[in-house]
Amino acid sequence: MSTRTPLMAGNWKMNLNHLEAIAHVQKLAFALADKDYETVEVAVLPPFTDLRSVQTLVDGDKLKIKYGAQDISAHDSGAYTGEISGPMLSKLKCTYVAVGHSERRQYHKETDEVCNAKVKAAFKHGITPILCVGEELEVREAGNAVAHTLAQVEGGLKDVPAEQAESIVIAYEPVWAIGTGKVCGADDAQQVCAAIRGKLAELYTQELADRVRIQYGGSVKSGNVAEIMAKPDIDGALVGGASLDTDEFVKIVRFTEQ
Ligand SMILES: O=C(CO)COP(=O)(O)O
Repeated sequence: MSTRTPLMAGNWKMNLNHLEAIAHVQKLAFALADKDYETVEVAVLPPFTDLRSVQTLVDGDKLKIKYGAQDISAHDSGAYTGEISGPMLSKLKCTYVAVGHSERRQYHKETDEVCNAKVKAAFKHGITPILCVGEELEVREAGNAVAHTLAQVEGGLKDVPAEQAESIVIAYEPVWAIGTGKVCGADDAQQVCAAIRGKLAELYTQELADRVRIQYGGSVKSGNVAEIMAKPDIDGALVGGASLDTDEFVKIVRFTEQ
């Protein structure tokens, strides 16, 4: 296990309305009331429509759970129907925002250039981007998983200064392991995450690379999280389906207690 504070984050995707969000976060906070949040950071990424409710709850009850959005516009304001901007998210005190999730790359054709603009928009408004990267099955089978993923890291960080890059979170999410129940072997995940750290050292410095948190995402469950988190270059998990089940997510967050 690494010395960086693990970030265990739940990406709810397009699930849970704002009332369900309130119930879910309350239950989570209650179940984690004794947790030392200095040793593990817990975050949820609800849909946009839930964020105000989650913010009110977290602020009102001084919860230690952090929250963020699943996407951000590259633009600050203007004629961009349906988009949500950095100023809007920072007004809601979002700590994090996912950028370039594979579902955005796949269904909304987000390129590395778009992801790069979104990473910059997040930093501009004081929100920490969780840059999602990872290869499709064909790419892995062709032996190009590492090269493909590193190109996404480099593209997402183009012209991002070190003062900002040092606080980015990178989520390695092999596309073939998302929502499929096929978890990437812990050794394979470690190999790519170590390569990502190597790329950060090449783009910036080793010191900076050593500070950045790299999460693994893709079919993380309570039964496999400990093995994944035991790897030296994996500093957290980005959890999809299993984060919707409060009890299961609590077990994932409590991975050190298993
Ligand atoms: O996409 C993911 C998190 O962002 C992973 O989803 P699953 O945990 O459902 O595989």
